[in-house]
Amino acid sequence: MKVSIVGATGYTGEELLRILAGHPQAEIIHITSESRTGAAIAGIYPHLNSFYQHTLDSLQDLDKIAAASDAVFIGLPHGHAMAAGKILAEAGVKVIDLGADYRFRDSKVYEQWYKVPHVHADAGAVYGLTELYREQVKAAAIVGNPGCYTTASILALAPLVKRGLIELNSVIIDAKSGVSGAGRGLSLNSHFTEMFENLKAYNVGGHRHTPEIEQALTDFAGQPLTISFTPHLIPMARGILSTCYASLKAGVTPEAVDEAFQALYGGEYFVRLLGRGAYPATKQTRGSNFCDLGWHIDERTGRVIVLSAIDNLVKGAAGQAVQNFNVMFGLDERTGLLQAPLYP
Ligand SMILES: NC(=O)C1=CN([C@@H]2O[C@H](COP(=O)(O)OP(=O)(O)OC[C@H]3O[C@@H](n4cnc5c(N)ncnc54)[C@H](OP(=O)(O)O)[C@@H]3O)[C@@H](O)[C@H]2O)C=CC1
Ligand SMILES: CC(=O)N[C@@H](CCC(=O)OP(=O)(O)O)C(=O)O
Repeated sequence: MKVSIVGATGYTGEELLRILAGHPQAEIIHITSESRTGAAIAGIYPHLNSFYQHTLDSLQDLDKIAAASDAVFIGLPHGHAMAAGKILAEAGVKVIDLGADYRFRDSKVYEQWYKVPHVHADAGAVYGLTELYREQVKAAAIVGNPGCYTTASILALAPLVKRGLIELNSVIIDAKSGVSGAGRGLSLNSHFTEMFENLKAYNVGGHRHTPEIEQALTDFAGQPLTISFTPHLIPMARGILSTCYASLKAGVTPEAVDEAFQALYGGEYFVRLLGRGAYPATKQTRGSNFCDLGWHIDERTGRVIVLSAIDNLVKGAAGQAVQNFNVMFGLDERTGLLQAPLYP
C-alpha cells in the first residue's frame, strides 16, 4: 500500500514514521510540513536517518499526494484536518485523521467544543477505537482516530457500561499524561522548568475529550450519560494512566466485573487484562500498542476503580492509526505493531 503522512513533523507523525518503518505492506510516498517544506525528514528526526530519505512536501501538494497514495494519515492540529480530508476523500483515498475533526457523529457537538465550523460534516467518518468499532472501521473511507485520554478511558469503562454494571452518571475519570501529549510545539506549560518536578491538573470540568468519552460510552450504555474528567500533566515524555471510578449497581459481584472484561476483551491482542487487583503502569506499555487494564472493587464504598495504561503516542495515536489502517485494508491487525514495550 502506498501511504502518505500530512503533518509528518509532529510527534504523532514521527511515531507513524517509526512504526511504518517496520510495516511490510506500507510504503511511505509523501510526507508534509508547512514550516519545513523542502527539508529532509532525517534532518529533523535524525533517529530515522537510515529509514527515510524523503524530503517534505506541503499541503499545496495535496492533489499530487492524493494521486500517489492509497491511504493518507493526517497529523495536523484539530481544525486543520477537515479541509485536507475532504480533498483526499473526494479523490478516493482512505483517510485516517489522528486529530479530533472526524471523531464526532454530530458535527454540532464538535463545533460547540472546538469552536470552529465543520467543513466536512457529511464525511460519514467512523470513530476508530478499533476494539470497539472494528466492523465499522473495516468499511470506513475516513476514520477519526480517538484521542489519547479517550482511548485509555473508554477501553477501561466500556465493559462495565455495556453490561449495565455501574450507575451511569457516577463515572469520574482522573488521568495523567506525559508531555508529548501536548505535541512538539513549544509552550510555557510544557517547558522544562514549568513541568519538571511538577504535577498539575488542567481544563477541569471542560476538557474537550469529555464529549468524546461520553459519545462512546453512550453507544455502549444505549442511553445518554455524563462523566467528570480531569486531565493532568506529569513530567515524563510519554504514557497515560487513567484511573476511572464508578458506583456499582446494587448486587453486582466482583466476578460479574471480571466476566465483563473477559467477555469484551478476552480475544483482543492489544488489550491486556492484568486482572482484578492488578496495577497497570505506563512503563509496561511504553513504545507499544498495548492497553493494560486492572480493576479493583472497593467493597466499603461500593465503587469499582479501573486502571488503564497506554502509550499516548502509540495506542493513543499512531499505533491505533496503523491498527485501523490494517483493518481498513484487510491486513492482520497486528502488522507493524508487534513491538514489545520498551522497559526500563
Ligand atoms: N501527541 C499526542 O499524544 C496525540 C496527538 N493527537 C492529535 O494528533 C494531531 C497531531 O498531534 P502532534 O503530532 O502531537 O502535534 P505536533 O504539534 O507535534 O505536530 C503538528 C503537525 O501539524 C503541523 N502544523 C502545525 N500547525 C499547522 C498549521 N497551522 N497548518 C498546517 N500544518 C500545521 C506541523 O507541521 P510544521 O510545524 O512542520 O509545519 C506538525 O507536522 C493533533 O490533532 C493532536 O491533537 C492525538 C492523540 C495523541
Ligand atoms: C498532555 C496534553 O496536552 N494532551 C492533549 C490531548 C492529546 C490528544 O489526544 O489530543 P487530541 O484530542 O487533540 O487528538 C490535551 O490535553 O489537549
